[in-house]
Amino acid sequence: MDEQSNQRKEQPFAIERILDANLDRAREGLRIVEEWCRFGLNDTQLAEKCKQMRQEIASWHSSELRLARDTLEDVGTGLSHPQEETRSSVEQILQANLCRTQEAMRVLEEYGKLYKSGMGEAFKQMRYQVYIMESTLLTSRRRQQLKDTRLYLVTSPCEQLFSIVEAALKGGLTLVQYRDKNTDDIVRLANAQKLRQLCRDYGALFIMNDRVDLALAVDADGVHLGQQDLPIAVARQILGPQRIIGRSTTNPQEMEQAIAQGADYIGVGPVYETPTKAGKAAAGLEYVRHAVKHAPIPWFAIGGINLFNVKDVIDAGAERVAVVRAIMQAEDPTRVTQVFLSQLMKK
Ligand SMILES: Cc1ncc(COP(=O)(O)OP(=O)(O)O)c(N)n1
Ligand SMILES: Cc1nc(C(=O)O)sc1CCOP(=O)(O)O
Ligand SMILES: [Mg+2]
Repeated sequence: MDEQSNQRKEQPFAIERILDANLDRAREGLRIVEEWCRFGLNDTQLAEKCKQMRQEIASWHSSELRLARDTLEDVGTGLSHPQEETRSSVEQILQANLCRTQEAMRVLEEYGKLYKSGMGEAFKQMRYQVYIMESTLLTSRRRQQLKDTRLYLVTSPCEQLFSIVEAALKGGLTLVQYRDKNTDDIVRLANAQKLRQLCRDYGALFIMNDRVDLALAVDADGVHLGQQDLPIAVARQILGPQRIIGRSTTNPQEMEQAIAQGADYIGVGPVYETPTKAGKAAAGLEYVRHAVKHAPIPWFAIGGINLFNVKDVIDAGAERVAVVRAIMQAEDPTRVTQVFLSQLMKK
């Protein structure tokens, strides 16, 4: 048989084989997600949802479909995507497997219509449920990582921007904000893209300072907004519920407002006067003590914090700190990050 006629010839049980392969694919993808919900997030509700869906998928996997399987003849067996080998974070694994599950369900929806009444509709409904789960999962994963973060690096413009950030990530940093007030947008966009990727490679969150548009453009985990930046409600409308929104606060009233407006975290400072934010009066350790009592969301003490005074900030009650110069100007950013983290983890 020549190659052309081979391509055109419809194989026996083609529909059954498509359904068989995609039922397996959808179940496998869900299983991988389920394991993270159960052991990684300790979220029994989400884990149970995955399990229910796997059981529903299994109920469509009849012996007739299994019998149609012919692995040796399947030209797709053994094909793998190069990215499968390079996933470097749980987020990437989850996203790849949710995507794989959704694709398989879309195939089951279309070909299922030709096979059994109700199958197309059943997989359409399940696919929507997976979309909702994706949104919930991503949101809770980001929020959990934010909660677990103790040290936040806010960058300042410099030639070694990427190597410093990478060095800090190597030291265990889990949250980076790209802050660059005076660069052309075209450069800012490229830098943000590169930092975003770097953070992804190390499993860290990436936040864009000031700019909601750039946050979206580079698929940042969120944005940081000061009192003079966009209102939180407007940013939320643009960014949706999944992304993190941080707000700077300098006094109890700003803190109360930021919390009421739905900020995911707040900056609390400046604890000490700092040339990085020249002209802003220190709010002091008194304001840190106020945050301990009144901030129900994650908060970061910021402003003039370094390895010499961080103990005072911790003793005032801070569990999380944000720094610019202490890391950006450090001789050994990895080591400084490690020392900060060891101080902050003692609590
Ligand atoms: C974590 C964190 N806290 C506070 C700020 C300051 O934000 P803002 O007041 O908008 O000032 P600029 O950083 O935009 O100059 C921050 N960036 N990060
Ligand atoms: C960007 C920023 N915001 C602050 C605030 O209090 O809102 S203090 C600050 C700068 C912090 O820089 P450094 O760690 O070099 O002192
Ligand atoms: Mg700002």
